[in-house]
Amino acid sequence: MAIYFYQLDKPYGSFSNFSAHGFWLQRHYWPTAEHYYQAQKFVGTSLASLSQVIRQAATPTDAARMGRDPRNLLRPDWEHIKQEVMWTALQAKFSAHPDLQILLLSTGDEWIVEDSPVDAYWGRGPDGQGKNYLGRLLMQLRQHLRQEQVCSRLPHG
Ligand SMILES: Nc1nc(O)c(N)c(N[C@@H]2O[C@H](COP(=O)(O)O)[C@@H](O)[C@H]2O)n1
Repeated sequence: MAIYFYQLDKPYGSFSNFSAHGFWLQRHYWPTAEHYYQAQKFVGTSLASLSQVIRQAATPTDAARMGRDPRNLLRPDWEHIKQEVMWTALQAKFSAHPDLQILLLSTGDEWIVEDSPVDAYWGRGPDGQGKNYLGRLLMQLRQHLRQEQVCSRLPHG
């Protein structure tokens, strides 16, 4: 049975980028993965200072609103690097929160799906046929964590 997540107060809500699981990355504290992801859209551009404003946004919803404002021009390579940015955010988030690692590993081999009714790129989208890249990255991270577990059990030569 697939595991669906989206709303923070529902099971697996902590898999959402909007969950309040902060982490340190690149010498800054990020209150949520969403803050980090949205801020990276403007790194290296004339709007670089907006990244810092986004990092300090009161809520992930505010961070997303600023990051999605069409008046703010994104870095030109954004489409090419956004999955890598998300991967970096997820690694940092889950590294900082061992309880989340345990929860992710507890999902076994189940398909993990961001049950977003609006986002057909990171989630399954309005018709359920979305690409679900956030769910895919979480499954990739789960595999990564499993391999780390195996390696840590190997005798050191
Ligand atoms: N809670 C929530 N609301 C939305 O409207 C969403 N699109 C999502 N999905 C998350 O939004 C982020 C992607 O944002 P961009 O569209 O690239 O600006 C990403 O964190 C998705 O998981 N969630």
